[in-house]
Amino acid sequence: MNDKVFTKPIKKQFEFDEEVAAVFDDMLERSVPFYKESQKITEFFTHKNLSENGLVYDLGCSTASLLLNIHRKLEVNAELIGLDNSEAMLAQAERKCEAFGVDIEVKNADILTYEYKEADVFISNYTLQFIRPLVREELVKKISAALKKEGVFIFSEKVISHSPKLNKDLIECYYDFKKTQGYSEYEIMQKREALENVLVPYSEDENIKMALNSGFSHCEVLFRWANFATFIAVK
Ligand SMILES: C[S@@+](CC[C@H](N)C(=O)[O-])C[C@H]1O[C@@H](n2cnc3c(N)ncnc32)[C@H](O)[C@@H]1O
Ligand SMILES: O=C(O)C(=O)C[C@]1(C(=O)O)C=C[C@@H](O)C=C1
Repeated sequence: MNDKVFTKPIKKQFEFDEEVAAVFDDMLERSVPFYKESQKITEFFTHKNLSENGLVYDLGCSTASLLLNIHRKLEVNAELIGLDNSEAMLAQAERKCEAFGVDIEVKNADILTYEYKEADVFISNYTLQFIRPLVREELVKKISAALKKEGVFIFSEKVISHSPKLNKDLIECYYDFKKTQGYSEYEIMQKREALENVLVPYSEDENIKMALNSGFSHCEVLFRWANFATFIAVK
């Protein structure tokens, strides 16, 4: 289904509710520059770091698109667990897993309080930015603590620049991208307002510092387009 969520006047802040979940795959493909590429690179580094009988968590798995792709190319026996706290997203995820006849566990859970088992890989694409800054680093510490030695955390985020001029231009560049994806100026501005104080992005440096502060020995960018980046952190 096509994303038309912001064609009408908004009445509330952005939420991962039924209206958003119903069009979410289209929304992401049209709102995240090189979304498919960032998925592919996430899949590649997941497979590289997954051992026999290993475990992968996808935090904020939404409709399970990424886990389904990972499952398709699995070469080892592994457990895939997706966590999300939106019932509407999980309903879409379950529908897709069932349609593909795939055994992926998707659970309704708060990623901040969930008790993680030891895992090879953690993924969290475009989700940390929705976690309150006050507790974001705590979550990354929890992830690092649950990873095996040399395990990896792959995460993607919208990023800001601390150079005011560059930041303004990055935002303009991104809005140009959204226009090429068929979003009107009105939809872009409505969504911008709805995301205010809900999506709180860090800079590339702040994300790397957060990972290094949280028990990771190394963190770098795997892919970046203007204000969107995919990171890998190694325990
Ligand atoms: C932008 S979406 C993630 C997109 C998805 N990872 C992808 O690449 O297609 C963010 C997701 O995180 C979920 N989420 C936000 N806060 C959460 C929390 N505290 N616990 C669990 N899920 C959360 C939302 O419900 C939403 O589905
Ligand atoms: O459309 C925007 O303005 C966005 O910031 C894109 C973005 C994201 O970065 O996560 C915001 C919310 C939706 O979950 C999908 C994509």
